[in-house]
Amino acid sequence: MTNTPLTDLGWSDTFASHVTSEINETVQPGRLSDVHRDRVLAKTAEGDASLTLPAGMTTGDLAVGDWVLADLATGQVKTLVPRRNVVRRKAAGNDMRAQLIAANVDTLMIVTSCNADFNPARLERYLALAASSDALPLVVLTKADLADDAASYRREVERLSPLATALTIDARDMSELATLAPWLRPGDTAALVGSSGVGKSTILNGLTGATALTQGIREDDAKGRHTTTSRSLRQTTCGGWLIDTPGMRSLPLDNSADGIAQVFADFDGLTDQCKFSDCQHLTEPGCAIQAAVAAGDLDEKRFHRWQKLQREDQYNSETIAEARARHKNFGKRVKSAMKEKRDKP
Ligand SMILES: Nc1nc2c(ncn2[C@@H]2O[C@H](COP(=O)(O)OP(=O)(O)OP(=O)(O)O)[C@@H](O)[C@H]2O)c(=O)[nH]1
Ligand SMILES: [Zn+2]
Repeated sequence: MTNTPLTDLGWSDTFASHVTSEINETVQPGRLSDVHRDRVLAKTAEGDASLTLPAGMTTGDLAVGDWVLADLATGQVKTLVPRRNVVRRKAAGNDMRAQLIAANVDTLMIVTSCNADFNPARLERYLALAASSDALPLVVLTKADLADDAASYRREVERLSPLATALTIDARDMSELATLAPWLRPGDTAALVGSSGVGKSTILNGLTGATALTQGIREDDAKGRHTTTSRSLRQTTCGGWLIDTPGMRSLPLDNSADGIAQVFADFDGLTDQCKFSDCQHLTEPGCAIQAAVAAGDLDEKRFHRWQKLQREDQYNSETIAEARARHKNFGKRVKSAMKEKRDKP
């Protein structure tokens, strides 16, 4: 196995500045390529290392793409290097902990196909996720070879948001995959996200030239299809790094108000012109949004999706905050009940 210089792995002065004093001959930076249930795999300047975690740290605290300081003598993670960013999504139901998708990501490659998977509302979610994670969004439209007019999909994406850049490819064609190279220079990191079956693994395999290797992380799903079951960081033949993620059925957002605002940035100028500063853009007089919809300058469906996404984000963000408060209060009540018991013989 060839060793990769740290800068090619994405290491930078910013990461180094947090931990310089702790680095020595045995304590070295490592970038997590795989996060398993009880251990992680890291890429270091010395090669690949399988690491255990110190007391108090669980794999749920770590994401593929994270930098850690690893003690190579003991084979244990010492600390997590402060992240540049982390892509996360709200966990299912009332689970308070967010699910970490990938860390230290430059580009979020939002993969969707030029067919039934294409869904503006879902794309806006992914765009908001990218914006709130401070990652550059790139919409990769696969299965262009199966569409009558692939360019129309690209134009539709670019109409969705001033943030969106899109390109269309046949993911099975190496020369078309090469159009992704500018986002994958040495040291760059991109994460592939999108629904199951849109072509994420095809892209990963094509760009890493590792068809056989990735089969290991795939297993048959209930319908007998191969599907990706875990995340991993792999080097592409362009030098940059790709993080593959399992297909997502849903992407509930929370704490993404600023990301949503960026995706719908063109609405900001309008809402400023509403007569009332707390306008809900429903039936209020002097509402600039309603006026723009009536004049045909604003897509009403897009306006409704914007409102829905905002409501959902607000609801989810509040639920988590409330759940935290409830949890804290419950802890307090238990403690005082125990104390009462102890105090009263
Ligand atoms: N015609 C055509 N087929 C494609 C293209 N991209 C992917 N496919 C096919 O679509 C199927 C699903 O592709 P995958 O790469 O496994 O999809 P995935 O997004 O990794 O799916 P999960 O692992 O379940 O998340 C495979 O049979 C691919 O060969 C494309 O651009 N054109
Ligand atoms: Zn209004």
